[in-house]
Amino acid sequence: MSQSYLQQSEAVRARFERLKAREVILEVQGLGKAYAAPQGQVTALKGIDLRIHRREFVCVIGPSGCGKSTLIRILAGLEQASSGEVLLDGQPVTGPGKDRGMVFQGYTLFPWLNVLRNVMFGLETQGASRHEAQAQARQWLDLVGLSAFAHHFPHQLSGGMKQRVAIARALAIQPRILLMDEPFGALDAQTRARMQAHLLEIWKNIDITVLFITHDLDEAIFLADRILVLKAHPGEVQELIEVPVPRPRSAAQVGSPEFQATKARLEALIHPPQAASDAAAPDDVVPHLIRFTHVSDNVE
Ligand SMILES: Nc1ncnc2c1ncn2[C@@H]1O[C@H](COP(=O)(O)OP(=O)(O)OP(=O)(O)O)[C@@H](O)[C@H]1O
Repeated sequence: MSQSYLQQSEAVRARFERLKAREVILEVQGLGKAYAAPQGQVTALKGIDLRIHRREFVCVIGPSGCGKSTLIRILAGLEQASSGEVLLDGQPVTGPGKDRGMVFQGYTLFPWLNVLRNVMFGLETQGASRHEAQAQARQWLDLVGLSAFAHHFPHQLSGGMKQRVAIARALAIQPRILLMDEPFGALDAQTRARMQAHLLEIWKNIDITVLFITHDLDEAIFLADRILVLKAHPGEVQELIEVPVPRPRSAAQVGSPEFQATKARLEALIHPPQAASDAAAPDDVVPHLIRFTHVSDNVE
C-alpha cells in the first residue's frame, strides 16, 4: 500500500512537537465574514479557527472563492470580520499595524523611489532617522541578496527581484508575522522555485512567522509546516494538514513518497472526483455554445 500523508517519520513528529510547544502568535477564533451582494448575502468565511505558533510557516490553499483573500485581509486589518476574533500576541486585531508585514502578488513598490529608499520608507515613517533607516535597510537588502541593486529603481528589476525588495521592505519594520498573498503568482516557474528556496532561507535566519496564500499545491507542500485547506461556499476549514516532508527542504523531495502522499490528499480535497460534481449537474441540459470564430477556422 502507498504511504499515507498522515504517516510521519520520528524526526518530523518530534519537530511538530517542538513547534506546538512554542507560543501562539496568531489565534483566529470562530471567524466569519458575510458580504452584502446583489443576489443576497455571500458567506465568504464561516467559523474559522486557527492557532499559529511562533516561527511556524502556514500555507492556506483552497478553490477559487473559498475566502483566502478575505481571510488575509481581515488578518491584515484591512477588512472587518462579521463575527469571531483575531488575536495577535493575545491582542485583538482591529486595524492595520506594524506587527504585520504584507507582501502581495502585484508589485507594490513605489516606482519613484530607488530600492534602498523603498526599504527605508516604513522605517522612516516609524520615526527612524535617515541615517538609521539607511543602515537598517542595507542589512535587509543584504539578507535578500540585493545589496548591489540599492540604487536601482523598480522598473530596472526583474519580477523576482521586485518581490525580494517587497519582502525586505515588509521585514524591515520587524513584524511578528508576515502575511503573503500569492506573492510568487506572477513569476515564471523557474524564478518562482528560486524565490521559494530563498524565502525558506530567510525564514530560517530570522524570527518570523509566515502565513502564505497560494493556489499551487507543490508550493504549499514545499514551504509549509502546516497547510490550511479551505472549502468554498461557505469558506470553511476542510482540514489542517501537517506536512510530513522533512526539513531542510529541497527540490529533490518532490518525488518522495511523503510529498506525493500529501499532494494526493490536497488534490482529493481541492479537486474532488468528477462524479460528485456531475451528480449535481442535470445531464439533460446541453450548454448552448456560441461560435465566435469563422466556421472554417477549425482548431481540432
Ligand atoms: N467585496 C465583496 N463583496 C461581495 N462579495 C465578495 C467581496 N469580496 C469577496 N466576495 C465574495 O466572497 C467569496 C470569497 O472571496 P475571496 O476573494 O476571499 O476568495 P479567494 O479564495 O481569495 O478567491 P480567489 O482564489 O479566486 O482569489 C467569494 O464568493 C467572493 O465572490
